[in-house]
Order: sequence, then structure tokens, then C-alpha cells
Amino acid sequence: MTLTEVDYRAPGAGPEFDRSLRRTGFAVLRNPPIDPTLVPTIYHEWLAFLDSDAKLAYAMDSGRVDGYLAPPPPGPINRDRKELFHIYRDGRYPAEVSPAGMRYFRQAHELARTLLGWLDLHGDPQVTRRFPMPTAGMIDGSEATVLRVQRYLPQPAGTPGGVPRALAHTDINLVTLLPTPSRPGLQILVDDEWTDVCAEPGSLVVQVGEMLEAVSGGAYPAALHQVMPEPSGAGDSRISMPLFVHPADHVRILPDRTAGQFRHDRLAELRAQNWVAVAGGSAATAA
Ligand SMILES: O=C(O)CCC(=O)C(=O)O
Ligand SMILES: [Fe+2]
Repeated sequence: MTLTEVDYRAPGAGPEFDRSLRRTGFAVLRNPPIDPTLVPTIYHEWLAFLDSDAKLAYAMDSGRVDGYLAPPPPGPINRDRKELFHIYRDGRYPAEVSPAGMRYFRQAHELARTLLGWLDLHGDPQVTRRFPMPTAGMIDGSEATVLRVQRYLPQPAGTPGGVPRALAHTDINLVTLLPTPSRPGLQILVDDEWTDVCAEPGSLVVQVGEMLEAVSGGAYPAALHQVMPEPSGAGDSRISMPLFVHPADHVRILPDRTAGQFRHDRLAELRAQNWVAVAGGSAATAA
């Protein structure tokens, strides 16, 4: 399948974005209105931070949802081998890095609001009319949105080529904004085929999450995605930085479930399935 890319600045970007989301569950957005120096700066600074022991002072102890989560110990290969740091608007932020991560959070969140507004403007009124409120308004005042800076460890020598770096999953939130990671590997299932989504640096992949699928009665299908190793084998570590955009907790996603309940229930299910779930976003690792 050929990937359609939506140029944020082009006339017709809104309707094209909406069509792509409805047809495939995701869209690749070029020229997003985000300072282009931020993502490379963050990858550079956070690689050094994650290489240091300073990260350990921010451990995501039990009960906390912000901060640093270590990779799983070596062992079964069917676990996502990555370490990560969760940044919430009001959560801990490392003193060892510049404020670029926080600036990115704010700019990407503002962009998410604009993109959800495109659904209100250009979506099928039959679908959006049934939403409990305008889509863009769903994220106003949300405290659950989380920016995850994560590093996949290099694959150990001898790892079979077909073992994913991130197991296939859907994100539980409304939409996810993913700037181009430091290495390729992301695949999204489109028409029953795993499709490589390898956008050029400076682009953003926007994925539909389970809450947007639920609130739209399936009109916007959640993107099933995974991260595959590079064909060359072992490979480098890989940094990616999804922003999991959540509605405010009170927003009614289903007649019997608010966004807060939806998140709580899905995280409980993921824990029960042995995913090491991290409140706020998708599950981080599977055991
Ligand atoms: O690293 C990527 O490319 C995707 C990450 C992802 O899907 C996730 O963390 O939920
Ligand atoms: Fe994901």
C-alpha cells in the first residue's frame, strides 16, 4: 500500500486528514506546526539522560504514574525491551535536560486540539453529531495526557528476526501523535497487511486510539500497530516519543462509561493479561 501523506499547510489538508483516519486509523502529517528543532534536540538530550544513572532518581515507584520505568530484566523474548519516562503536564520533569520536552508537549497538545477540530469541521456529520461534545473540546482540562520518551534497547544477538520490538497493540487513548522515531520499524495493520510507516524526519504519525474508535461507534478504527526489528539484525537502540492524548476524565465515551472509567478498565484488563500497564498511555511492556 502507498502511504498518503497529508501536508498540514496544503489546502484540503483537513478533509484529507479526516479521510485517512477513517479509512486506515492513522495519518502521516508533513510540516506540522511544531518547532522542527525540538524533536532532534530531545532525542539527543534524552539519550544522554537515559545513559546516565540520574534517571534512577525519578523512578516510577508504586502508585506513581510519572517518571522513569526501567526495561524488563533479560529473559523471555516476548516482552517489549524498552525503558521509558512519562511526562505529565503537572508531573516530574528531569532537571538534567532542557525544557525542550515540555515545550514539545505543549506544542503537540495544541496541534492535537487543531486536528481534532478538523474532525468537527470535515468529518461525517452523521458520525460527529452523536459525539457528546465537539471532538476538540474533549481534551480541554485533561490531566491524563502523557508524553512518553522511550528507548528500545539494542536487540540481543541471536534474537529471531521476526520478534517485534513492540508487540502488536492498540493505544487506549483518543489519538496518539508520534514524531518520526530515531530508527524505522513502526508497522500499522491496513487491510489485513502490516504496512511499514517510515515517515521522513519532521513528520508526525497520528493514530486513532480505542477511545476515538469507541466514541465514534467504529467510524474511526483504532490503529493496530507494532515495532519490528531492523532487517540487519542486532541494530541500534531506538528512541520514540508518542504523545498519548486523553480526553478529560468526565467525557462520556460510551453510554455507560466515561473516559476515566474507560482508561481504568482497560488498564486493569491489560494488567490481568500480564501487560505491565503504565497508567495514562498504552501498556508499556508485556510479560
Ligand atoms: O515506538 C514506536 O514507533 C511506537 C510506540 C508505541 O506504539 C507505543 O509506545 O504505544
Ligand atoms: Fe502504541
